[in-house]
Amino acid sequence: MAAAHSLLHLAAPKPPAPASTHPPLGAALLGLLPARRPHRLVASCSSAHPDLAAFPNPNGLLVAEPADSISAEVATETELRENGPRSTRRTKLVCTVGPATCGPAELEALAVGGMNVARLNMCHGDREWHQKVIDAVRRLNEEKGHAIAVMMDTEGSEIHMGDLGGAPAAKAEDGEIWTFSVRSFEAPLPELTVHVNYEGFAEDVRVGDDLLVDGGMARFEVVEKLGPDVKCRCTDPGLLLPRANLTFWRDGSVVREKNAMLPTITSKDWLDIDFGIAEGVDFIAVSFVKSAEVINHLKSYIAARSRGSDIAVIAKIESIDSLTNLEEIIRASDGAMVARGDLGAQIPLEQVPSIQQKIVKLCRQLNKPVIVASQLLESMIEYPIPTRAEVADVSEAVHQRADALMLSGESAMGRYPDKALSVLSSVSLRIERWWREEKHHEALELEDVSSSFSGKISEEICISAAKMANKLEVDAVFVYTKGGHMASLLSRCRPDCPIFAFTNSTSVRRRLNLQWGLIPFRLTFSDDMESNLNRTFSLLKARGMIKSGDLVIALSDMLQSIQVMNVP
Ligand SMILES: Nc1ncnc2c1ncn2[C@@H]1O[C@H](COP(=O)(O)OP(=O)(O)OP(=O)(O)O)[C@@H](O)[C@H]1O
Ligand SMILES: CC(=O)C(=O)O
Ligand SMILES: [K+]
Ligand SMILES: [Mg+2]
Repeated sequence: MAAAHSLLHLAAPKPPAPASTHPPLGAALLGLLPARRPHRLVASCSSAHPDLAAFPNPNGLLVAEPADSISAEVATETELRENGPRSTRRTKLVCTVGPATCGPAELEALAVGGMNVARLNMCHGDREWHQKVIDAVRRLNEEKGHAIAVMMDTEGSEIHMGDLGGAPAAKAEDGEIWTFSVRSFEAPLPELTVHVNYEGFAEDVRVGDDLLVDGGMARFEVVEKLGPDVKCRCTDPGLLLPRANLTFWRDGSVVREKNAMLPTITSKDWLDIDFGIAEGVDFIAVSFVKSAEVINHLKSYIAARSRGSDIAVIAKIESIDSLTNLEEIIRASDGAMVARGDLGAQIPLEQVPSIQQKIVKLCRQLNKPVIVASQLLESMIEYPIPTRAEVADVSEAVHQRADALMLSGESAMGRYPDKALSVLSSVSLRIERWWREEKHHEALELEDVSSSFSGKISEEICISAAKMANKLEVDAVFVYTKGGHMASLLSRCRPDCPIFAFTNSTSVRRRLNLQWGLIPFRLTFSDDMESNLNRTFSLLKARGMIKSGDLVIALSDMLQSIQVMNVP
């Protein structure tokens, strides 16, 4: 029996506008409605296998589905059934797919291990390769009941070396004189020579500058400039990998001369982006963002080209310029990534942790999902267990309540992709639980993010609902959301219990996969909350994802209300 403990209701006359817009605010009134009568269960459960419930099309557009069905991600469904809502993992996991994980079996192992988002790095592989991976992810979603989102990560145009004429690596020894040249060479390259992709390189560097490969994997000192060639002496021996990143340093900081003018999105990137739009990827992560302008430009480009489906744009924070314009970049984007790999090559390493913390906090304030990326478990490229320091690093990111953690080389080309994913998963679970047990509710005061009054109401409702959820120790917060905004406002509050986000769009559902604490479900729902709740309870109960007596708080972005009830 449904016992509606209370119904705090912010009601308004039914708006004439589509249900996704908020009611006219002048008319909003706050009232306490009488307790509801017990629900009569009107929805019967679908006997369909979870697979049959989902009919996503490549663009994520809404397609007809059986009236009484709900699509839940199969790995999460198992977790819910076995351990209950409160022990589900809240931190989301992104895996870079590469040669080690592009096969169907390897990809499925990541899906089963809890990968929420598959990342494709456009620096590597050709479009045909990426196409195959996208198809494989789609198949897992359609045939195996997963809901993995796809993130395309652009190449961008920072300074890097060429591909070493096909050699897998080259060793630079102490004292050797190497030539870094902007000339193009026919393979094989002359000895001790590397090509540099940036035309202005020889002009910008000065004798005495330090040249760092991959942020310090090898180091050189510029000794002589000869037209297009720059002669450098190796001062820290190391391995040069194809296309390794190059930075040059003068008086303790990275030099940015004309390279500051390199385009953030190159012509190759635009072709990749067209490909991503055509494939209906869920996220585009933009490398080496320098300003909000490029994000706005890309967003209007996407809006003009991808009718119906919505691709979220993630700003990668990995350059000095992105730090200078941090807030406006994050405001313009749909999320951010702390790309510590390149960031650590552009600023002194000891500054990376505080900057990570600052970005995570800022994203939370601005209600944008944030991913902490690079070298989280670097040693697991080679070894089956992480170092203690790596576990501490992962713990810290979880502790900061970042939305997501990302694997790079560990899953792209490492020897133990599944083990690395399972370390991220188990460390997240442990730290999240510890945080809840110790009742470390942060004193973090969330600033207003909404500019409209209606938005402010949604925000306050979410903040109140999250507080109530913590105090009453509810099992889950349910949110019925068309575009996902109300779900993300709830996620921002980082409540103790998971947030079941019901949406009728497959693309919104996949996008919500990146956000902390959200368990996205695809469900066709109406404006009638009572019937939505009855149906949901019945469908989830039939699949063992909730049980009678569970305490639930329900919200919706159509009706700005908070309801507290036991599952009948
Ligand atoms: N699609 C791919 N094909 C081949 N190798 C890949 C692919 N994706 C990743 N890798 C390998 O995995 C490594 C780590 O992946 P990651 O995406 O972090 O690349 P990166 O070049 O280090 O980072 P970024 O370009 O994002 O700064 C790469 O250096 C590359 O060797
Ligand atoms: C992920 C990425 O691009 C970096 O860490 O540099
Ligand atoms: K990239
Ligand atoms: Mg990078």
